[in-house]
Amino acid sequence: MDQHHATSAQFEDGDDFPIRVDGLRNAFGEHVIHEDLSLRVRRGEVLGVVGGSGTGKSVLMRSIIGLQQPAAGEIEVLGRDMMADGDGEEIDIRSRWGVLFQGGALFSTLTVGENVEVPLKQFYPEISDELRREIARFKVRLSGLPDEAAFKYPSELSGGMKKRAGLARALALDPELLFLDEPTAGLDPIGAAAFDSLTRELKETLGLTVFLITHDLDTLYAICDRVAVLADKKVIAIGTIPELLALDHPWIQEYFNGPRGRAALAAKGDPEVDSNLGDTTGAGA
Ligand SMILES: Nc1ncnc2c1ncn2[C@@H]1O[C@H](COP(=O)(O)OP(=O)(O)OP(=O)(O)O)[C@@H](O)[C@H]1O
Repeated sequence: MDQHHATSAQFEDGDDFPIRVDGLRNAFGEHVIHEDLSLRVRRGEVLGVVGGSGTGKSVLMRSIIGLQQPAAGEIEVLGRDMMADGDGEEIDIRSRWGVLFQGGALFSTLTVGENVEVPLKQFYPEISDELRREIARFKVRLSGLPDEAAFKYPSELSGGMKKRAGLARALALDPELLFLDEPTAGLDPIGAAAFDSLTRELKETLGLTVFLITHDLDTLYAICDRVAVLADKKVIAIGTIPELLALDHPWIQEYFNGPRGRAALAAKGDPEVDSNLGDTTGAGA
């Protein structure tokens, strides 16, 4: 399969794409981060986003959720044109996604429960204090934290618990889309695997579409339906891991066929990927 083939698979007619990006350009002064970048995220998938450090994964996520004003391009999220001038509707759309930023971005002076209450207060001020607290407690539990974690401050939590607390806040408004920026960074392998399982389980039970930036190969193999590769200022390929492995791109081959990629594959033990890898090892690198 050539590169174009894998990339074009995202533009099938009739698919439902809650996130569409076309011709995106981002630059900071002379420093061009994205040029003519296009991407489609399918409803209900976990899309892993990978790329070398500084390739603009976080800037892409920030552009999609309206925290970064692109220089050019089109971005549509849940049918809304994110490049259009503000008309108040953008406030509504922000309640339909949840974001887990790198490091969790929790308010340190609020307890976990109070952190989860923040978006509820912001978007549904009419909810009673009691109901809001109850919803927050439910989200804390949904994120795999014990009930008492709701009363703790972020500084009292381990790294893994902080991530779960950030996840609880991201889920506060029952979002359709979940954005995760390196959710397993800094976690030990057991904690990372547990977080991956939780993400997959939540995606399946809540019907979420997940945009997941990661450097974690285990996460890619464990929970991603497709993977988008950022390089050369664009998404150079998108597809399942076997589809990507069939491409002859040096970065992709190095990434998936390097020692870490092979270890992650061995840990996953996926016969489909195994056989594909066998086909491409000699030809690819
Ligand atoms: N607000 C900003 N002002 C200037 N430059 C920025 C800004 N935000 C990001 N950049 C630059 O844009 C580039 C892409 O940054 P980004 O954080 O998106 O990379 P990334 O792919 O997420 O990297 P990493 O994997 O290391 O987290 C980097 O060179 C970064 O320095």
